[in-house]
Amino acid sequence: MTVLKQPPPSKKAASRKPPLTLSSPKMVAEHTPCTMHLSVLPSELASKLFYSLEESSRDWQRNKWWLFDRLVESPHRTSFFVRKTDGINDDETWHESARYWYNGRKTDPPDVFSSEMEEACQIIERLVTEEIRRRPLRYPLEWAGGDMGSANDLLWRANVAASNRYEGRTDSVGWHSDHLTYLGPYCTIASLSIGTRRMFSLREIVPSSDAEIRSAQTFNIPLPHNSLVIMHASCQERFKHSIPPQPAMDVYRPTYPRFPGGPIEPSNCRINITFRFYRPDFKPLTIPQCKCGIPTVLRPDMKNRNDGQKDRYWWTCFAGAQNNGKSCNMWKVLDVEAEGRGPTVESMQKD
Ligand SMILES: O=C(O)CCC(=O)C(=O)O
Ligand SMILES: [Fe+2]
Repeated sequence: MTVLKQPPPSKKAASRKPPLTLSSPKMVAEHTPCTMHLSVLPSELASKLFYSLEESSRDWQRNKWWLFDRLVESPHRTSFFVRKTDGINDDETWHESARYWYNGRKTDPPDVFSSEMEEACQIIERLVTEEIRRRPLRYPLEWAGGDMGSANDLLWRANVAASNRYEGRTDSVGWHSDHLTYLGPYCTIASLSIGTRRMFSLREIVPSSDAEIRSAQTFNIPLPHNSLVIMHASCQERFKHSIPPQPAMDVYRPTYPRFPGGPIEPSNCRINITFRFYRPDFKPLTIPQCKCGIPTVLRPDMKNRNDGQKDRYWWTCFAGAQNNGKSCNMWKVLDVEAEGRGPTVESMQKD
């Protein structure tokens, strides 16, 4: 007779919560490390920006990378811009970082901000600074350098921007958190949406230590034309984000015509500009290289995080994305002090 033994008790996962739509700035701030801001630019500037980027983005690239033994292509078009103003930003070594926006492919020097992007950026820098001042908590590894060029009452400046074009309802971007290679830990990213409304989804990565007591919830934020989402410090460490394909969508009707007296041209396109601050202490020449001889990428250890206090980050080989899927598998823990990075909030408090 066979005695059927009960299987050993397995670790129980906490039950799943249904997705929640966050339809107001108040709800976004309550549930996520983000803030949402509506009608951020004067509406004429938002229309101009839409028309100019809608046209230039028609031939932006689709990113390509190796996933195991398969070459895959991103389901949206993308482009990378550097800012050329103000002393802090005229450093051309940042051009090197553009290659890594395109998964390590050699690219021509990136475009510089257009006059409309520059105007939008200045408005957004003020808004981001106000929001950072309002936040109750600053994390130990956040950037605390004071050198913000001529505008030194700002706490955050953008020196690059990555832009995406989503056409129709099926262009999308999958779940990810942004590489921190040049942004450093606890970065702030300001993401402007223009054109048709799309859903932006966020989902927390629950640390292994909490997996039995709580489960992740997906938050869906509808982003209309001329809205800004600020992904504040800890968003890339705690949450993944995506723009999912959707079953239906609105058509966007710009408020102003492309040319005075011209027709209003409806569009099914959303353009997103993510304004980013690439930190001077994470410049391309300071990024560790792996055995394949190319710069590594910096990722947070999301599963074992400790909310600002003892978080770990890995420098990992990135060659696999381009090198027919072959990687040297190198990884190394980020050591802020030994690598001479900073000043950070923590290092300023010690002084
Ligand atoms: O289109 C968006 O809002 C998100 C884009 C994004 O996640 C990225 O550029 O890393
Ligand atoms: Fe992203």
